[in-house]
Amino acid sequence: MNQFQESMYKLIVETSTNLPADVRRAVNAAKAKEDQGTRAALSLSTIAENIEMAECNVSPICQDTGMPTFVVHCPVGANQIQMKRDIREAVQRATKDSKLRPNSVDSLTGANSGDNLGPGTPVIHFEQWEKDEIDVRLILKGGGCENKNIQYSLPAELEGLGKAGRDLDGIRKCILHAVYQAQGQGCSAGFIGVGIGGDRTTGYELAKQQLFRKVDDVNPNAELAQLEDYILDNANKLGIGTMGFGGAVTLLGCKVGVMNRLPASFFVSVAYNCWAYRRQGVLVNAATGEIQEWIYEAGQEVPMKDTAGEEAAAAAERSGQQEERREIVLQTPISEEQIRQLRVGDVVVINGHMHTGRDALHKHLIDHDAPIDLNGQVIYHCGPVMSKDENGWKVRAAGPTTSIREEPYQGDIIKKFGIRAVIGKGGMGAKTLKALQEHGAVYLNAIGGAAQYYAECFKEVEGVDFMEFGIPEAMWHLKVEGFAAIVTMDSHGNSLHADVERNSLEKLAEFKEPVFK
Ligand SMILES: O=C(O)C[C@H](O)C(=O)O
Ligand code: SF4
Repeated sequence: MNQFQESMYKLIVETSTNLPADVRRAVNAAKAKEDQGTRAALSLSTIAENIEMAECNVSPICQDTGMPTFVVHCPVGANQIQMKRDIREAVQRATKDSKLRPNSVDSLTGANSGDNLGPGTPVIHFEQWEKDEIDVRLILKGGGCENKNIQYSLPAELEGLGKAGRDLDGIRKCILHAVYQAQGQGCSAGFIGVGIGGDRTTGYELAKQQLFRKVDDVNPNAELAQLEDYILDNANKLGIGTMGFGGAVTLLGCKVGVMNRLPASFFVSVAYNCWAYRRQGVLVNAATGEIQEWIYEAGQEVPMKDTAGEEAAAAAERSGQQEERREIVLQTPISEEQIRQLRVGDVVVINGHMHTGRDALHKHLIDHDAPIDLNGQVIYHCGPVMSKDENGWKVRAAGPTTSIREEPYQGDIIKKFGIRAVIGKGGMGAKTLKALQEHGAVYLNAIGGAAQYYAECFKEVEGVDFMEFGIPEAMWHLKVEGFAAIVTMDSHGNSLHADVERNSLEKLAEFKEPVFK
């Protein structure tokens, strides 16, 4: 088993950097369904480009490399203690090599362990089986989509859908509601795993296990196969679209499992996974620890470059079929006047400087001064993957994080420091919208998960504050060139997110009538 640790390292690197072929096919199919030139189609093109870049750079597809979760099946007699040690060392090494972001945070002190090891991380499940080889599967499910997991206890009364009973139709309603409540915040278009039954713990486990199924498999249970097809067809009618920008594709896959329950409980647990659906697996020789076989088809089998689509987009642009879109280049510091000219739907390209800030920083800034002058500046909700060598720090992966978590603070912080633009993903709420209007600021939506694509825009790391918060939470001062994002909340009270949410709730209500009797 002396090769086992190396095999685990390879598994981690492949999972983090190379999206498997079945997931790529689903993203390509979504791209083909969206009308060329729309926001959804352009976002999917960025996602596709990012997938290629990650493979080529052998760098994380998304900066949030998630909760490393290993599921190991091994023959009787295999040394689980040694395997666990090897997995932990491989995780540590992959973190050091910037293939994983340091993601293990002390829940009470906020201290980042720096190497992805800590109580509860990584997650390793062992199961014995009667085969000769070891099967190791890994899923890297990010925190933003994890926050969108949801568990229903039936019977329930669901927004838009009314009563959901303890039957297949009630389950149908829960799953549709789960997709609706995620909006674009889990980086749609997403995949969902559903667990019917169990208790609160095993129900969620079953839901997550479904995410190890192949995208194109067929559920052996005919009733569940029918439910999966129904959900996939109909969830896409909600019109939430990629990143919640509106569009024809919201869901890329739905897998449902079932287990027994207690008479008093009826849980429907839903695990939501973003498009950056990073899971791989290997069959390992139990004597040597070497990889014998990869379980999911490799990413390179399905290239993401779509020349036909790009030509069609260019043609659509020439013939004026494209959505109305203005592109405005802004140099920081930005003035109120420049901001007041922006409207929802505009594409803004930022040059100059950007400062990252997420949960720890926002909490801190509420009752402290900022370490730099933020007047006219841009805050980027981002927890990057960084590396350091003799030339200093380098940005390795830097997509946006879910902005809604900063909703309690953002409006006050914008006003207190004179910030003119906030970049993130998934949109923000009414309090921030009001502050944008009062102060003269905008919310810009970047494409979630496109961490390689945005990392290229950061030309220099000019400094860092609050390293004590850990790498993802520190305030990085970055020199930026050509960072493009879409205005989704402007300084005139408009919010694309509020519009899409309202429209999708209306559509959700169309699924109120029973389907499975
Ligand atoms: O932590 C992050 O970088 C992003 C997170 O996965 C999110 O989706 O908000
Ligand atoms: S940022 Fe988006 S793509 Fe990345 S882990 Fe979070 S939900 Fe997934």
